[in-house]
Amino acid sequence: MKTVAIIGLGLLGGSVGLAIKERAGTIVTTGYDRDAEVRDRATERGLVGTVCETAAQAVDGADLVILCVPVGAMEAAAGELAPQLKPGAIISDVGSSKESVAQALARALPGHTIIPAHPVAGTEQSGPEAGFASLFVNRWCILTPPEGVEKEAVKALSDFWASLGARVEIMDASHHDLVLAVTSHIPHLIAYTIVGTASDLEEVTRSEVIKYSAGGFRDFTRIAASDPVMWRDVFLNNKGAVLEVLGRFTEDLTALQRAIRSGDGDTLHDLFTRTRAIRREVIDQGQDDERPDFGRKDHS
Ligand SMILES: NC(=O)C1=CN([C@@H]2O[C@H](COP(=O)(O)OP(=O)(O)OC[C@H]3O[C@@H](n4cnc5c(N)ncnc54)[C@H](O)[C@@H]3O)[C@@H](O)[C@H]2O)C=CC1
Ligand SMILES: O=C(O)C(=O)Cc1ccc(O)cc1
Repeated sequence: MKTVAIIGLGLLGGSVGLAIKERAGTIVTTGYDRDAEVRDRATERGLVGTVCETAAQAVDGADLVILCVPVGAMEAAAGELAPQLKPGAIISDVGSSKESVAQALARALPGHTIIPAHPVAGTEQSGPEAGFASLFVNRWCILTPPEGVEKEAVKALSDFWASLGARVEIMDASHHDLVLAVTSHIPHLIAYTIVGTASDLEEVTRSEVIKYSAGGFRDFTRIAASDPVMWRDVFLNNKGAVLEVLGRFTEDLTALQRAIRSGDGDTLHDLFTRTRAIRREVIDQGQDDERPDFGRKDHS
């Protein structure tokens, strides 16, 4: 991988550019964003070596093109690159959902080598100021190569993400979407809902909600501050898996409602005991941001 083009220079695109600069400095980077102000800030922050005025210029000669735009914008963004892609270039992305993105990229770039990917690393921030070089360190990056894609290309992309510090896993796109619906998409939906519910309560004022925020609610407000365009697109593009998990969640919530109403303490205690054990496993596996060696800057 000698040259990498990054399309979309927000949190993810900027972090990929900065991570390459810090950890894989021999790679030449170019970038493009459709927003001229983002391009200016990207130049000032040095997110990539050259910020180009068009997507076609950015991908000219690139070995790897990474689309770092909202999942609903992937097809249009990919369509702009088609005429200028180098033969044999690998096209990838960082989108939070994979099945619909894979279909969108295949429609926009028929006959090209497409390997969708999802670094499971991010924050509630967005835009060209938000990126940082250590975002991917010790974080999973899930590749969802379609059937028939060359093994060498998958290996090259896998090595690329490993060079940025990520741990790489290969997965089927539809399984990715189900897993991420559980671990990321539904938690975001719950956060958006509870913060919305709190702000809509008539008997409790908005200033009381802010003043008496306990830790749990504060954590929800961080997640509910995530980018509205990005998350709108995630829900619209992972509809099937999100609705399936949401159905299960709603049933479980109803069971808890029943337990509270009927004074069934055992049901509550059993669940809270099981979930406490899961938290311990998350920490033991190093997936907790609070651990001292994580090396991220504090975004909260
Ligand atoms: N924010 C997060 O924590 C994570 C986000 N992702 C995924 O990464 C992708 C990007 O997300 P962020 O970097 O957070 O968003 P962002 O909002 O920070 O950056 C997206 C950039 O894409 C640009 N853009 C939109 N349409 C474009 C087009 N057609 N051509 C060129 N540029 C275009 C926007 O102007 C914006 O600067 C999304 O698909 C998201 O699902 C993946 C992991 C974590
Ligand atoms: O900030 C958080 O808590 C996140 O969950 C970040 C995040 C957002 C979207 C992804 O696809 C992956 C990670």
